[in-house]
Amino acid sequence: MAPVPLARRTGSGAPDDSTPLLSLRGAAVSYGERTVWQGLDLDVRSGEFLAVLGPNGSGKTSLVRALLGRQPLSAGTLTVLGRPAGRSGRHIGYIPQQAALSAQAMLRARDLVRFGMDGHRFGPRPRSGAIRRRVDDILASVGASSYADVPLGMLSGGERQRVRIGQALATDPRILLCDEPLLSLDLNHQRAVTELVDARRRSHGTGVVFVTHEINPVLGLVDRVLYLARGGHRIGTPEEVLSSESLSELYGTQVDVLRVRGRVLVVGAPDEIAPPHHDPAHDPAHEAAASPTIDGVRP
Ligand SMILES: Nc1ncnc2c1ncn2[C@@H]1O[C@H](COP(=O)(O)OP(=O)(O)OP(=O)(O)O)[C@@H](O)[C@H]1O
Repeated sequence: MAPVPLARRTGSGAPDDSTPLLSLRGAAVSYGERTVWQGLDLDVRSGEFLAVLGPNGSGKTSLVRALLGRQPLSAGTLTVLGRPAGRSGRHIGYIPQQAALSAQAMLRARDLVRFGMDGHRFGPRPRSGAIRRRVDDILASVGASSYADVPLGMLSGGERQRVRIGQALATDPRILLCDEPLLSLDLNHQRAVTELVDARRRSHGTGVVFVTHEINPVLGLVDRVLYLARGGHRIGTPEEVLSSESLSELYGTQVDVLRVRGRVLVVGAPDEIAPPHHDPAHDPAHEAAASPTIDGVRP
């Protein structure tokens, strides 16, 4: 696919482009009586980098599941490339959290990328030589060629995450949905993963939805932030959303946002309170979540 330049930016930091890749209108997710978030109006445009932040239990994973078509909205609409969303399809490349490997440990890196291609394929299969070349190209694009034939169980967390990015890119998606892809990676691997995602959006105009507890590794890349907390949300540029005023209003209590040496520190943000009847064992992805802070400091 020919490189697409980054969309022009408006004064608000959002790209100036026509059809949104993703569009939520009046969207809500509820589990039984409990509404996790509601009234969400959000467009993600070509080349945009949207960071999704919020404490544990604020509904980030629920948003990811909704965008993937695995969680029905309880209100509102979701369109992908202007059409009502079905089960996500090939337009959304999904990069998961580091997960337990058990079922995949014996697969080679190239098998995972190949599965990424096959997972959405309904028509006639391309010839195996063509598939192999495509898998090789993808692995090269994420810097994983040298371990293409190594079982995943023998790779480091950072190497595996490169392969998962390759798997997510296998369908040449218009949107990359990244669910805490930096968890348990060291700083060098965090940088490598964010650079790969950023390179893809710059070369192809891919929209990025990047769920993270930790804004600082991606702060320089982010166009807009969606911050979920306490059933409410804020959307805007990092400067607009990550301010003491905006977060204090969202949390309903005094929260201080400090900027120190180019890093954002959030001080005093309360933990999200999960409903007492909820059993966290329902969802392994939820269990895998890390600390609820954004470089935060508890009161
Ligand atoms: N399938 C489910 N059934 C009932 N409640 C659920 C279900 N999935 C999530 N919840 C609840 O909905 C709320 C939001 O959960 P979600 O996993 O989306 O939050 P999160 O922001 O991703 O949290 P974390 O940062 O801990 O991963 C939580 O209170 C959670 O316990």
